[in-house]
Amino acid sequence: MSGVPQPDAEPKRWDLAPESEYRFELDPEQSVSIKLVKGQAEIFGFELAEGKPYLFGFECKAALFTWRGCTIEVTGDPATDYVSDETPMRAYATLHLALEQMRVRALCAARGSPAPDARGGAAAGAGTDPPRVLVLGPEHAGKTTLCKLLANYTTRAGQGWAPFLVNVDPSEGGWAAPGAVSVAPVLGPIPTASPANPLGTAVTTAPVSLSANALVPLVYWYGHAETKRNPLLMDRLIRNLGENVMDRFEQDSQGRSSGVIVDTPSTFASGPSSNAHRQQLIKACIDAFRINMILVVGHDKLHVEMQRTYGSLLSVVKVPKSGGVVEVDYAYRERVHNYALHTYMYGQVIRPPAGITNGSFGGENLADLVLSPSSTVINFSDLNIYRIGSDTMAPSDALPVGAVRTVSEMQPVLVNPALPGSGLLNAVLALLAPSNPDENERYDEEILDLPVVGFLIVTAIDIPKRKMTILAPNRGSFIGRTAVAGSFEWQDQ
Ligand SMILES: Nc1ncnc2c1ncn2[C@@H]1O[C@H](COP(=O)(O)OP(=O)(O)OP(=O)(O)O)[C@@H](O)[C@H]1O
Repeated sequence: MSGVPQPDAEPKRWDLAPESEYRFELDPEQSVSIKLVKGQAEIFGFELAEGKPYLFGFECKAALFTWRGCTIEVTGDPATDYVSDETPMRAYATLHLALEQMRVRALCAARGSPAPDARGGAAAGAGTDPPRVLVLGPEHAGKTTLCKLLANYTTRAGQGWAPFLVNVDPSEGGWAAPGAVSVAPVLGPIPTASPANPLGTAVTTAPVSLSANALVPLVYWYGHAETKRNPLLMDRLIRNLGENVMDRFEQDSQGRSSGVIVDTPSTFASGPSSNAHRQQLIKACIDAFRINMILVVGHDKLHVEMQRTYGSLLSVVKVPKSGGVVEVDYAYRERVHNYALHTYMYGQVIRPPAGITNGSFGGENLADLVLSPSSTVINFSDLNIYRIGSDTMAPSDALPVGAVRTVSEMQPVLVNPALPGSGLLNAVLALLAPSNPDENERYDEEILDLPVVGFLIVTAIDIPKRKMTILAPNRGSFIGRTAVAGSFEWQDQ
């Protein structure tokens, strides 16, 4: 993080009573360090080690919660910070315990052993399905935070669980760039340190130095922030993610029993997108991940709607919203997209507050998280760049009556970088895995089903020489590769 030097800050001590939380919000260019001096503390389920300074930056907004009470030392001066003793953590912990019992029963059934119930006998009559949870809620309900907390508590249970965390919110991007949808098995608690990677760090962003708790996600590229822009494509990508998860479960009984947690965008819950799209995408998630529990965070009407639609098929549970969730605006989301792409290319670069020399970022050594991307000049013909559908895509039902779309929403259209209006300058491109080596297995829309192996940025286009400059996280040849552009752009500043 660059910017004006911060004045030397004296650490400030906070004594937190049991079951209270210290909430803080950072401004741009601010960073803080929090050290647990005494007691027990966690950030959205990620436990802090005593005596170790943890750094936070990039306008992070978060809360440090304690079950048993603690003393913390905060260095730096957050824009806002306060303590609250009103949290929904008991409800969240109860929910976690219920999911944990489902996991134990599922694993026992998979191994053919009797499942213990709370009283030590065999669980009579209880189902043996592991939890496959869909989290729904309006904007700023704390959906992502709840998903992370539930995943973190699961990994902390000491049973070797690795729940599959799914992110189908393309405006957030999960472990990849914004515009992506993804899934990863979570093996250890996910830290919260920057909104650039709210679900932890992926190995794809650190190809040379593997960070200790890095995740290996499977990523598909949607390319836009808004789900309403191309709901058909969203539907297909959700089903692709689901198919992969279910295939994996067939060979991995521990993973299968750990279950699935699906984080969704707020447009699934409300907002301007038409009801049909909303319902279609919720249904796609329920089918793809064989959802057996819907959690509705802080939205009575949606809870009733889900109860009516799905109540007879699966459990629909209302979950309280935390008063600490911060309402962020459009400009903040735009800045977070920039932070996410910068972090993808350059790693976690954060300047600790004055007086802190040994800070760690989510438990990782800062020096290990710095990356250096490479800039390569390539011929136009080296890389095949597509867009899915037309670039001025309006939903089919928004077209004038009688109008027919000339390019279908799902059609890959080759983009010619030589055309001045190609829109490729500064575009974020998703580099896809190679297509099927067997020509007979190929099909027209195969591009939609290929996972992403990395992201590239077009930083310059030279039309007379038919060359363009590509920024990529590491060196490599792009000859014959396929990439897909969306509506995200990024400029290295
Ligand atoms: N108890 C809390 N105290 C302080 N900040 C919090 C708390 N819970 C969540 N936050 C912060 O509030 C912001 C919004 O939370 P979150 O991203 O979980 O909401 P969401 O419902 O997923 O949002 P979206 O509308 O983007 O889908 C995040 O920056 C998160 O870290």
